[in-house]
Amino acid sequence: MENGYSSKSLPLDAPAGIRIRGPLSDPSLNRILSREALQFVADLEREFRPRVKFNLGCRREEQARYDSGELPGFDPATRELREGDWSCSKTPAVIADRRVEITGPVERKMIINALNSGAKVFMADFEDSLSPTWDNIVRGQKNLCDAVNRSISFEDKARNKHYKLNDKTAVLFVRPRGWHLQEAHIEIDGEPATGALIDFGLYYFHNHSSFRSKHDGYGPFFYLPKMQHSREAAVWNAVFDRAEERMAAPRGSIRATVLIETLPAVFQMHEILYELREHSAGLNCGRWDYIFSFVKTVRAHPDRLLPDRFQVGMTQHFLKSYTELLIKTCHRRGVHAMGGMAAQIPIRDDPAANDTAFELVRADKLREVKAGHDGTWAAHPGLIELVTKVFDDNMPRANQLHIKRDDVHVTEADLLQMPRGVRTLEGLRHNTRVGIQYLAAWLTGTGSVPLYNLMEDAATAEISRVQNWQWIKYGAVLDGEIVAVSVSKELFGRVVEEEIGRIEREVGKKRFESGRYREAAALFARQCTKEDLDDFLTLDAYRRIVKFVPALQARL
Ligand SMILES: CC(=O)SCCNC(=O)CCNC(=O)[C@H](O)C(C)(C)COP(=O)(O)OP(=O)(O)OC[C@H]1O[C@@H](n2cnc3c(N)ncnc32)[C@H](O)[C@@H]1OP(=O)(O)O
Ligand SMILES: O=CC(=O)O
Ligand SMILES: [Mg+2]
Repeated sequence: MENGYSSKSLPLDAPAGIRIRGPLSDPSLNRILSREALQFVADLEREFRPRVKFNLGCRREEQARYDSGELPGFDPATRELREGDWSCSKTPAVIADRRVEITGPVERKMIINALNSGAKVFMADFEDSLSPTWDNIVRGQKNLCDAVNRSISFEDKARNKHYKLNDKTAVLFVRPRGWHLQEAHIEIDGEPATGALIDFGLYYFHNHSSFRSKHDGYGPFFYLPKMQHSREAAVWNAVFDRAEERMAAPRGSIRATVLIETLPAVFQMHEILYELREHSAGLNCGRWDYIFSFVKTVRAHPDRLLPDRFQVGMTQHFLKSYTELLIKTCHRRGVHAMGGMAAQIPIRDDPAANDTAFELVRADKLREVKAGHDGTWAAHPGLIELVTKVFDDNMPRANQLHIKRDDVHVTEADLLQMPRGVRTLEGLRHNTRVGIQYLAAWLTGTGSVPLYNLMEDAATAEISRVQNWQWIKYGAVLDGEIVAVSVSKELFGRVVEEEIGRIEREVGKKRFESGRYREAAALFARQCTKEDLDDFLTLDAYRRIVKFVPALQARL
């Protein structure tokens, strides 16, 4: 026994070439990392790792082109595919009506609440809303197994509250991590595993048969995040083919909705659907990552500075164009076009502010349903009734696949048009205050938090980071100041110090001292002031949450 971890806490019979480097203090989790499950994910890793790495290399090459002045656009080489007549496989009946989907991290109590929420679908998240600590990842898999076999329960002893599933629950979708993230606690042939393949592989291995027996031969269902090109979708499709083949499942039983949430991907929507055509369950407008990606992609273009984050709303031309093109594309190919997440959540202690928040959500959902979306996301169980009503009142059928949107003619210029608005010191302050608090939560194991009455997760925090970076890098001139003020490292340094003070006053000294706020502030400040923008905030932050079994760490 060393530092509280027994060597028995590790699965000792991992197959050759696989090393589990994370501690498993709870023996009930061992089953998740059974020899057979590890063999399944290792086989996927060995087959697909080279393609994942190649694709990440392609991302770097494409970014280098954008950095030298090019802008993304439609690929002339795939024009025929975009213009040709083909359809994706028919959507299974069990997910024909997806009018409201709730999302949330793979946390035990939240899984039960989400499945019971009245939403049609629950997207259980290993991605934007989860801090990928080893414990969260393995425990999340266990929670999902228990949810799929309906044995999940939770006891809140402090509140004397017992949680269990209702008879009728939402259909479960799972979102694995993006291709860029590794799982450092599982090493395969001497290298960290690919996070996406671990999340997908463990979940599929443990749950595929329950799904198929329950849903007419279909499932499990997935959401696929942050892709930039159809070649990445082709890898997912090949992973699905291989998983189905290994488990003797019918081809096309796995279905996945791809989030269009990067700027390069909006020019690839037909191509992405084509690659996944037997496994597709449509596309979704991941608006928050999309805004983040917009800034990231044009990071070397000083004439493309975003206005304050609050002004980059869905009625801005570039976002409206993206959603309309997504609807038209999906409906042409016979699959769902899902809407995105409004950031407002219920505000318990302020009825007037709560009414305003609900009105904003209502307006956002009304815009989505009228545009032709087939369903949308909600961040909180308290919003399900409201969002369902907007869709019920405006979408009499199970979906709107019949609405073709032939009136939509979106060009590259539409998708690249800069949003209008002002840049303010308060915008810089808000980004900083939110970015630091979000990172502090993430470093302590929580990946989605309410901040200033809004849902914040990795995607919204990324907007704060890249917007600050962009303004500092190019010395954005702030609006509304009496004398001309441009953003500099010195000004930002003062803002960070002042905002740390404000955060300490707001959260209280005790919580501030016991949290990781100073570390988060240093990390956030470094990220915002780097000469070259990091691709993802979570790559830098992940190093700080990796926790190896001490004995193994000592040996390295
Ligand atoms: C950009 C994107 O990728 S969006 C998708 C990813 N992001 C998300 O999924 C965020 C999902 N939402 C959340 O995580 C949460 O709603 C938060 C963090 C924003 C707010 O959570 P809280 O502060 O716990 O909210 P609040 O205190 O009002 O919660 C009330 C109850 O609802 C539950 N709840 C809140 N949100 C959810 C949810 N999304 N799913 C399930 N249950 C939820 C809480 O657990 C709590 O349950 P209890 O009363 O049984 O204890
Ligand atoms: O994943 C969703 C997003 O908006 O980002
Ligand atoms: Mg996202």
